Amino acid sequence: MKVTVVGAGAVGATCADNIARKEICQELVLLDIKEGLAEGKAQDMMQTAALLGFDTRIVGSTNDYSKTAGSNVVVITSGIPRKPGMTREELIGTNAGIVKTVCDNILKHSPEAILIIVSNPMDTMTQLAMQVTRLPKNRIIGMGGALDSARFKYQLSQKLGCSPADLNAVVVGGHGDTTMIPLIRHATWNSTPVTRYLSIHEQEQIVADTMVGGATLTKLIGTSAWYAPGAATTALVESILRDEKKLITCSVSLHGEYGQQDICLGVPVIIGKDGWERIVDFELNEAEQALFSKSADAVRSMNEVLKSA
Ligand SMILES: NC(=O)C1=CN([C@@H]2O[C@H](COP(=O)(O)OP(=O)(O)OC[C@H]3O[C@@H](n4cnc5c(N)ncnc54)[C@H](O)[C@@H]3O)[C@@H](O)[C@H]2O)C=CC1
Ligand SMILES: O=C([O-])CC(=O)C(=O)O
Repeated sequence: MKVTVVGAGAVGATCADNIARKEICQELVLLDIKEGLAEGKAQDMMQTAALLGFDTRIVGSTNDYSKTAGSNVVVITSGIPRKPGMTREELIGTNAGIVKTVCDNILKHSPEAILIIVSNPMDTMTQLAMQVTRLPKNRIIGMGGALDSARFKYQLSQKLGCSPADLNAVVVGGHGDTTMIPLIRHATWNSTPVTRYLSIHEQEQIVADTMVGGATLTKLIGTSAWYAPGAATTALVESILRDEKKLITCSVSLHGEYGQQDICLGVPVIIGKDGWERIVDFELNEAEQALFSKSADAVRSMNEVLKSA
């Protein structure tokens, strides 16, 4: 198996590092437009192999897409991150052009690849990837819900004083500060509803903190996060390459599911060797469905920009 990660910045390099350590593919190509960056990081990671004990072959490339040929999975992280005070949506002007160029180049050399879109604003970039590649919808996966759900579990675990691994908790909707929907009514701690252990105020605080999880880290760090984004992306790659059929929230093209048409938005999907294999219906109640529709409206209005792309 072969994986390419485009963008050797914070998220791309972290993702590549995780993938290499897990030995979920034989070859990993890291590509960046910045001269020498990907080669340097690839070499640095390869020099951890003797210490960490992995055999993944990591290759760096400065914009030479021939090295990515025959990739089974391609992760796209190229693009600018936000600075404190910015929204993800403000990145669209720069990142749309980058994601479009990258998709064109990738497909020339890996026509069978499954694409994972990370660059922000992620739901709109996923829609753009659908538009420019015209690939079957199951092969285009936007990464956001995996990360947001992990952050939701973190917030819950802090309040409950429990292990995040004992929690089931899912965030659906857009990957934006105001568009994501942490489904607290559905969240469980070893099969018991978390709402049983939390006051309404605590529940509201956890939901609010989850929604601004990315913005909070951006304010602290000065640029956006990479450890959890890299790990969440790796979980998707792993579920594809090992055909794990994990249930992970991803931004995928909806055609009637959750009441939406022709939009990429975060819903729970089964991830396996064919990409996202089916959408799971969580049976939202009226209030949750209203939030989902509102989230879709916001993402749809952002997608208007793509009409001129
Ligand atoms: N979907 C999600 O959950 C998350 C998305 N992100 C997004 O991921 C993107 C990357 O974030 P970071 O890695 O922190 O940024 P970064 O600035 O550290 O890395 C981005 C890399 O992309 C490269 N690049 C730019 N144009 C390129 C092109 N045409 N071809 C190849 N490489 C190119 C840059 O040279 C740079 O090395 C941002 O848009 C950020 O908002 C970040 C975290 C989570
Ligand atoms: O916050 C950002 O801009 C990056 C991102 O999408 C995240 O960490 O969730």
